[in-house]
This record gives sequence, C-alpha cells and structure tokens, in this order.
Amino acid sequence: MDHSAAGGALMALLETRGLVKRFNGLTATDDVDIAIEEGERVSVIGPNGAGKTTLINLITRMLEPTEGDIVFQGESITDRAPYEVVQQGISKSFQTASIFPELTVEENAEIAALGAEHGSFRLNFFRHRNRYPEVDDATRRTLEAVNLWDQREVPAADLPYGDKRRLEIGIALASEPDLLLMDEPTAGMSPEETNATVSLIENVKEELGLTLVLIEHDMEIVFEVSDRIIVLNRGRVIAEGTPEEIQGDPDVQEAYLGGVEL
Ligand SMILES: Nc1ncnc2c1ncn2[C@@H]1O[C@H](COP(=O)(O)OP(=O)(O)OP(=O)(O)O)[C@@H](O)[C@H]1O
Repeated sequence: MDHSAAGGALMALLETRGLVKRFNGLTATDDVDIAIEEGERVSVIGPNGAGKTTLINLITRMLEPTEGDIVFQGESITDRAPYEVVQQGISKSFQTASIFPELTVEENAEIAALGAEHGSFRLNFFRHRNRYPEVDDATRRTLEAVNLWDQREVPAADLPYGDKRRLEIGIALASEPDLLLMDEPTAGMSPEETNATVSLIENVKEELGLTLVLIEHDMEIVFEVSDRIIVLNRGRVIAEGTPEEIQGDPDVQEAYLGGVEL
C-alpha cells in the first residue's frame, strides 16, 4: 500500500486528532494528538488512571469519543463500528476472555481468521471448514508466529497460562492486522513466560510486518521493545520520544510519583 501523501511526506498509519473522552465530569482523554508510523513499535505509558486503556478503546471503537477524530490509513474511522475497524486492519489482543476454552488451539485461531475474512463468526463453520483455504493459511501462519502450531490439537483450556496468553495474541494476529494493539500482554505472567512473550513481540514485527502499540507497566519491557514511547498523564500526552529521551525526561519522572527515577 502507498502511504505517501502528495508532496512525498509520509502519512501516519494511525492518527488521533484532538481526541477527547469525558466520563461525566472526568476527562479521561484530553485533546490527544498522536501519530503512529507504519512499522513502528510504540509503547503508551503513564501512571494509573492516565487514560491508556481509554485511548486504546477509543481507537478500537469500543468507546465513543466525545470530540476529535481517529484516522487510519488516511481515512476517518471515528464513525465505524468495532467489527469494521477490525476488518480495516486494527486488532487488539484481548484478555483470555477472547478464547473459547473447549475448542482446540487451531479452532480458536480459525474462528478469528474466519471473522476477518468473512465478516462474522458462522456457527456452521466447522462443518464447512475445507471451503475456506485462505482461512487455513492464515491460521497456520498465525500459530507458527506465536509458536503454538505443535499444540494445535490441544483444547485451549488445557494450555498453561503463558501459552493461553500467546493464543490470545495469536487470535489478534489471525485477522492479519496492519496495526496490533496490546494492553499489558505480560500481566500475570511468570518471568519465563514474560521473556517468551517479549521475544514473541519482538519477532512479530519482523515476521509479520506489523505496527504495534503496546500498553505496558513494566519499564524493562517498554525500554526493550519500543522504538518510541508516548507518555500520558491525566489524559494528556506529556512526553514523546525514544526510550533514551523518555528515561531522562523530568516531566515524566515527575508524573511517576513525583520524581522517582525510571
Ligand atoms: N467506563 C468508565 N466510566 C467512568 N470512568 C471511567 C471509565 N473508564 C475509565 N474511567 C476513568 O478514566 C480514567 C482513565 O482510565 P484508564 O483506565 O483509561 O486509565 P489507565 O491509564 O489505563 O489506568 P491503569 O494503568 O490503572 O489501567 C480513570 O480516572 C478512570 O477511572
């Protein structure tokens, strides 16, 4: 796809323009302008309640913005439904709630791939699955990318916790998105599972050519995987830059408990 605008300037893959979300009296997202370039890995960080999850939910259209615009691949998606946003190429790695525990790993990935190819989940899909070769391809690519191909026959309920979280990421990848949003992908994981997931995140971009936006509290992970970091505080962007720039930023240190070193 050609992302170059007239005059040769690069167009961002995703932009928010003057994005505001108010919950009654509380402004959770306050005039946020961000731009994510194709191929970037961007972490969104900030103290508790800074508005990180709200921002992601606005982008996936799970929440209605109060004001502002969200532009993806040059088109406004502000009025789109969540499923239309997925079909356009934005996917979010949900918590384990997105997994069907009684189905196998492969069936879980197939359902996600089918939803992206054919618009909606079909209850009769498993009876007619061989009619969808493109779904088989997407399923295999996805399960290989998250290292679960060998476990494809295992019921999802029987996977260890870390593998379940990888399956969630696989489900998000099965729609073959251009932009993957991840909300704390390593929450609740053991150190080994965390390391495996971080390697997975690092591989995903190279293997699948994805753009990633990550919400993460663990600064070690943030500094390891991010090309760029966006810092939110009280709904506003207070800093943006490379990990090195953010590490030394006094406003960021102030936002985190009044000056604790990052
Ligand atoms: N549905 C809602 N109704 C009312 N207030 C909400 C709602 N969702 C979020 N908020 C409020 O908006 C603010 C931002 O919340 P959000 O969950 O986006 O922050 P966060 O940065 O993701 O926080 P955390 O790191 O704790 O997950 C908080 O003050 C929160 O209480």
